[in-house]
Amino acid sequence: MPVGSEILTTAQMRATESAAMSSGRVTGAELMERAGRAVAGHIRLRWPRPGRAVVLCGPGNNGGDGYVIAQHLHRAGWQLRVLGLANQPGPDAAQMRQRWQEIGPILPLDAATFAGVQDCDLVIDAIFGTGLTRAPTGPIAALLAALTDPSLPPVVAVDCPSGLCLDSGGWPGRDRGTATGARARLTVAFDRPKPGHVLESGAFRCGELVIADIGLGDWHHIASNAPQTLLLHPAIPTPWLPAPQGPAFSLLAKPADGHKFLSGHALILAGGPARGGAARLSARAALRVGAGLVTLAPPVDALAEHAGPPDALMRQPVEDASDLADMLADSRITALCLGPGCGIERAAGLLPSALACGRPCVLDADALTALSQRPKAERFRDLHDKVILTPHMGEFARLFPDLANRLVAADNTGPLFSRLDAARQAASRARAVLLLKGPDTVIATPDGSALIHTVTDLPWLATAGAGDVLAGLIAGLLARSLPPLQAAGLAVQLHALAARRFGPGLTADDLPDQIPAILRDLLEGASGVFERGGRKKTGIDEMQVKELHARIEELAVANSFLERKLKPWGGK
Ligand SMILES: NC(=O)C1=CN([C@@H]2O[C@H](COP(=O)(O)OP(=O)(O)OC[C@H]3O[C@@H](n4cnc5c(N)ncnc54)[C@H](OP(=O)(O)O)[C@@H]3O)[C@@H](O)[C@H]2O)[C@@H](O)CC1
Ligand SMILES: [K+]
Repeated sequence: MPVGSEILTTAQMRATESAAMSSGRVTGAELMERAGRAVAGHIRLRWPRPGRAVVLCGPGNNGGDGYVIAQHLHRAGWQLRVLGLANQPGPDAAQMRQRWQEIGPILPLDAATFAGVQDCDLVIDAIFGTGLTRAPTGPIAALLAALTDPSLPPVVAVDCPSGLCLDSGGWPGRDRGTATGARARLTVAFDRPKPGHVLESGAFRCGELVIADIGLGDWHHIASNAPQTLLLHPAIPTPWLPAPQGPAFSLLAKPADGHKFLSGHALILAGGPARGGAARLSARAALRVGAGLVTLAPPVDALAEHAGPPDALMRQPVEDASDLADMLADSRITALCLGPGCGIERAAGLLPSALACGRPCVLDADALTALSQRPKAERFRDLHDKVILTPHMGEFARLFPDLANRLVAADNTGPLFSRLDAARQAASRARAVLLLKGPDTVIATPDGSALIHTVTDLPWLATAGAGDVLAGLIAGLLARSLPPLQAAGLAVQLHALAARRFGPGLTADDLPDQIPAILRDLLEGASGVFERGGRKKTGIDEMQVKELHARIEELAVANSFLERKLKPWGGK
C-alpha cells in the first residue's frame, strides 16, 4: 500500500510509537528529534530566509517537539521567542526544554505574553498534539482563542492546530458543527494522517497538511489488528484508484473483445410522473462510468416522459414489487439503484424485492427515508453486505438518531465521537456498507474497514442532483463487478474529480459528461488527473527535506558561529 494513505487513530499511533521504543532500536528522544527536525525542515523549505518566529510550547511531548524546532531554527539563523510552561513534562520533552534553555530563555505561555511578541514572521503552535484529553481552560484556552485570529502571521502547527481532537476533527468543549478553533497555514504531522486532520473542521483548519516520515515503518503491523482506514486523497494514490498497476485498472479498461454483458447491467428504478430527473441523472452516470447496459425503470404512467436522449439508455416499466422480482429473474442484471426521485411509498414497496435478490444495490434518497419509516426492530432486517446506503447527515439522523445525536453533542473530554465511529457503527448495525456524505465523506463496511475522502475546495459540488449522480456512479461500478467498498470509494473520487474538472458554475447535469475524459486520463496514466484543477503539483517531498537536513548538518559543523546565543528581538 502506498505510504501516506493509511489513517491511524491516536491510540494506534501511541501503540506504534511505544512498540518502536520498546524494541530498543529507537528512543523517544530520537523520535522527538526526528519530528522536530522534520518540522524545521519544512519551515525552511517554505520560508528560506531566516526571520523571527514565536514558538508556543505546551506541557507534553508536542511542546517537546517545539523546543527541538526552536533549536534547529536558531541554528539556521532565525530569531526566536519561545513561550513555555514550568511544568514537569516527560523525560524527552524535559531534555529538549533543557537544551533550549542553554540557548535562550523561556517566556510564560499565556495570551498576554503572546500579544507582546506577535510582531513576527511565523508562529509555531506546539501546545497540544495527540495527547489532548479534555477541553482547554484558563490561560491556555485564552491563548488558543488568540490563535483563531486570521490577522496573525502564518501559523505552522506541529501535528495539529492545538485544541483539535485528532480522532474526530472536533474541538472538545465547543459546539460540534459550528466550532472553529486554532488555524494553521501549514500542519506537519508524523508518520500517518489522523482522522481529525481530514474530518469536520479539522480539514479546513490544518491548512497544507504534510506527513513527515519519522522512521516508524517497521512497526506499522502493530496497528493492523484494528480495522483499516484509508484516506482517499486526490494527491495520494491508493489501491482503489485505477493506477496502471492497481486492481481497479483492468476493470475500467474494457477488454477490446468484450461483450456488453461483461461490463454488467445496471437497473435504475425511477419514480412516477414528473419525478424522473433524479433517476435519469443516476442512469446517465452509470452509463458514463462504463456499465455495459443501463435500464431505467419507471412505473408505466411515467414511461413516456423518458423518451429522448440518451438513446443508449434502455427503458422498461416496473409497476410494483412483483414486476421487479420478475425482471430480476434475468441474472444478467448485476446491480440496482433505488431511491433517487423514486417517491417514498414506491421505494418502500420495491425495497423487499430489490433486497431479496441479494445483488449489489445502492439505496439512496427516498429509499433511505422508506427504510427509516420501517419499525425500528425490522429496519435493517433484509439488508446484506452488498447493499450500499448513501445518506447525507439528515438522512443518517433519521436512520440512526442515537449515533447522529452523539455526533452533535458537545463533550468536554476527548476523544470525541467521530463521523468515522458513526459510519462504522451504522454499517455494523445495518450489516451494509454505509457512505456518509459530506465535504468529509466516510465509507465503512460492516467489518469496520473504512475510507475517508475529504474535499475542501469544491463548494460548487453541493448542488441539486449531485447525490443522484454519485448513486449512479456507484451503481455503474457495482454493475461492472467492483466490490462495494471499492465501487463506493472510486465513485466518490470520480465525482470530485468531475466537479474539479468542470469548475464553478457546475450543475449535476454536467457531472456525468466529465467522466469519460477523467477515465481516459486515468487509463493513459496521466498522474496530473489527481492534482487540483488537473495540474501537477510542485510538491515538497521527503527527499527534499532529507537533503535539506544533510545541508543543515554540514552548515552546523562548518559554521560554528551559528551556535550563538539568542539574538535580541529588535530590528527587522
Ligand atoms: N510519543 C512519541 O514518541 C512522539 C510524540 N511526538 C509528539 O508528541 C505529541 C503527543 O505528546 P503527548 O502524549 O505528551 O501529548 P500532548 O499533545 O503534548 O499534550 C499532552 C499534555 O497536555 C496535557 N493536557 C491534555 N489536555 C489538556 C488540557 N485540555 N489542558 C491542559 N493540559 C492538557 C497532558 O497532561 P494531563 O494533564 O492530561 O496529564 C499532557 O501533559 C504528538 O502530538 C507529537 O507532537 C513526536 O515527538 C514524535 C514522537
Ligand atoms: K500543536
